[in-house]
Amino acid sequence: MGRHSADILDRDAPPQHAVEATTVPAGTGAAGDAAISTVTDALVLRGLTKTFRSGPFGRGRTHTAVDRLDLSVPTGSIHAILGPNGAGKTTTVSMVATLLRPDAGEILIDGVDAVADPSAVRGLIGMSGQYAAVDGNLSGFENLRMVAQLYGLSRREASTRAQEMIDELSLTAAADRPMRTYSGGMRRRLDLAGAIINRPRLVILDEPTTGLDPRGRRQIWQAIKELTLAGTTILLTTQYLEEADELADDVTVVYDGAVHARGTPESLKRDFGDAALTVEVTRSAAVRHAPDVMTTLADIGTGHPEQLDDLRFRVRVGGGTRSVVSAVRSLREIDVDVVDASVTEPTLESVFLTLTEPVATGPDTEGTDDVR
Ligand SMILES: Nc1ncnc2c1ncn2[C@@H]1O[C@H](COP(=O)(O)OP(=O)(O)OP(=O)(O)O)[C@@H](O)[C@H]1O
Repeated sequence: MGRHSADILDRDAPPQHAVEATTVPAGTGAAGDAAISTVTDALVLRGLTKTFRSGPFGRGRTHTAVDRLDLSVPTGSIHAILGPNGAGKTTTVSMVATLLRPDAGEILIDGVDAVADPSAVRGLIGMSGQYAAVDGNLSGFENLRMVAQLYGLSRREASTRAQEMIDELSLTAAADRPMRTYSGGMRRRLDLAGAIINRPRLVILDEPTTGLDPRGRRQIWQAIKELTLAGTTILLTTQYLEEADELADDVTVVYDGAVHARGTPESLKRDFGDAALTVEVTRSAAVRHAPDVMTTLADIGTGHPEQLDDLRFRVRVGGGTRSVVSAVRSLREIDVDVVDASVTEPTLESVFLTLTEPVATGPDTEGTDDVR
């Protein structure tokens, strides 16, 4: 699978960070990628657009939830869509799952046109969130057997398939218990089992681990990784940056319905995630020179410095150890003794915050339902 640098797209009204970063004109980055995609891509989105109208009878103002989104996901890879609340993630995956009709654009799943022929692709996709609550009084096994029968398997085939799923998702010990007695993590695994029971080519996971404890989350991660070993492609939305970091081959950061940046977690961190420099100074220096320390760090860093406590100051920096050396040297020149200085590596979280800050608190649009 091709690894590439993070791209940031120059949209019509780019947020502040898009202007500062290396830009790729719209239509040559993501759209270009999509244009050269072949059928080796399990999923291709081209110019995907969805506009909602709010207010009674849909007569209110319009809101473009997904705006000309381009995306291609190579077969067998995991692609994460990240974005702040209201960025358009669920709307996007709902369109891919054929639950919502796009206003414009193309969705190709294994080369099949999902907009023109939704029923033709439904057998190719599985989506989480649909199966966990089929019937709480039935056992996990019985629930899965029922789902398999709904996919057209005979009772015998469905039993075999349900048992395979139970074993694969580590639910063997609880297989015969009523599902209402399952923990949140077990329900989520059962739901995942339901999403993959028909061996879909593309599995869509909308926030698959939200609300799970760390152990439950790790179990789901493991199950997701195993799926890709079998060649399944995963499209994932998540609010957990560490989840994207742990799982995703590629990440698309969406912002106000449009692709704002994309790349591997590593390339995004390298290109958009500033490291943080923390310096600790002596107490006398802190008392006498705190404003000068802030000014010096502002010169060295790439953001606004902050004072963490009486003695420690922090600022975002571009260059790793070089910034430590220049901080110590510059502070010494103004008679500030540094007790400790260190640089922490960028995280995907810092990338996310940097890229989505301007809209993180934007208003949401309430409105009409448009689910098929
Ligand atoms: N049925 C609908 N009618 C009107 N507006 C909608 C509808 N569904 C979504 N929206 C709006 O479209 C925008 C995108 O919503 P969406 O749920 O796709 O975002 P999201 O990125 O999944 O957010 P979250 O992380 O909060 O789930 C939001 O402004 C939302 O209010």
